[in-house]
Amino acid sequence: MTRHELVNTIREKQSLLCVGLDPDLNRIPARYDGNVLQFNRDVIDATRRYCVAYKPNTAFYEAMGLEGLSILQQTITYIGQDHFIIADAKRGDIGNTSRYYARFAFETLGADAITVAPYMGTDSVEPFLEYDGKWSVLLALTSNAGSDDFQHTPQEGGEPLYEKVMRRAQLWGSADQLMFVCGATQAERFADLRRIAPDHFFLVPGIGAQGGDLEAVCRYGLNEEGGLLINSSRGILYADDPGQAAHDLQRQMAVYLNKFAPGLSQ
Ligand SMILES: O=C(O)c1cc(=O)[nH]c(=O)n1[C@@H]1O[C@H](COP(=O)(O)O)[C@@H](O)[C@H]1O
Repeated sequence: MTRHELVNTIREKQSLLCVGLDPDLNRIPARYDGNVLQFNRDVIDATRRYCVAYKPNTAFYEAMGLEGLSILQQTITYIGQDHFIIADAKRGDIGNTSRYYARFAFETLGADAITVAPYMGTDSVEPFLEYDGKWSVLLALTSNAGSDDFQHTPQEGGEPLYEKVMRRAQLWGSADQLMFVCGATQAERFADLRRIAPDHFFLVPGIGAQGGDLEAVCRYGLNEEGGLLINSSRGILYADDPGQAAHDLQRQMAVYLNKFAPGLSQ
C-alpha cells in the first residue's frame, strides 16, 4: 500500500488504528479450543471497518512452529489488500541475511511493512529498502522500560541515540518507504519526535495494556497526513468484545483527528 493510499484510508475511516494480532494460546477464549486461525479471523471480521492496519507479531506464530507459520500466512491472506499489513519481526542482520528477512516478509508473507532493528546500521537496513512499494519500520524510541538503557544515551553534540537513528535513517530512505517506531508510553517526547521527523509515519505501540496516552500522542504526533499508526494488541484481542474495543478507539481517534489535524476530517 502506498503512502497516498494509506492517507486516503485514514481520511475515509477517520482512524489511525492498527490492530495487533498477537494470539496467545493461554488467553484466547476457551470456545476456540486452540483454533488460532479462527480466532484471528473473528477478530479481523469484528475490527476491519474500524482499523487501517494490522500488525501480526511473528513471535507469537513462530513459537507455534510450522503450524504457526501457516496460520500467519493464512491470516495475512485473510486480511486482504484493503489494510496496511505490518509483519512485526524486528529484523536486521548483515546485508546478505537481511535480504532473506526482507524476502520472507515481503514476498513469502506479502506484508506491506516489516519492523527493523537498526542497531547493525546502514547495510543491515538497505536490503529492506530495496523493495519498491514496501516499508521498513525502524525502532527509534520504544515503549518498554528498557528503552532507557541505550536509546537516550547522548551522542556527539548531545542528541540522544534515538534522535541520531531517526536523523541518519532519513538519509537512507524517504517518507514513502520508512517509518519509525515511537512508543505511546513516551508521549511527552512526541513534539520532539515530530520535530525530528516531520513527514514520516510513526508506528505507535503502547496504548491499552501498556498504558500509553492516546490524546497526547495525537496532540503532538499528528501531522497533515495523519502520520500515525497507533497499535493496540491485547487491549483489543482479549476484550470481551474486540469489535467494540476497536470501535471505541476509532471514535476517540476521530475526535482527535478533528481537533489536531482538521485537514483530514470529513
Ligand atoms: O515494534 C513494535 O510493534 C513494538 C515496539 C515497541 O516499542 N513496543 C511494543 O510494544 N511493540 C509491539 O507492539 C505490541 C504491543 O502489544 P500490546 O501491549 O498488547 O498492545 C507488541 O506486538 C509489541 O511487540
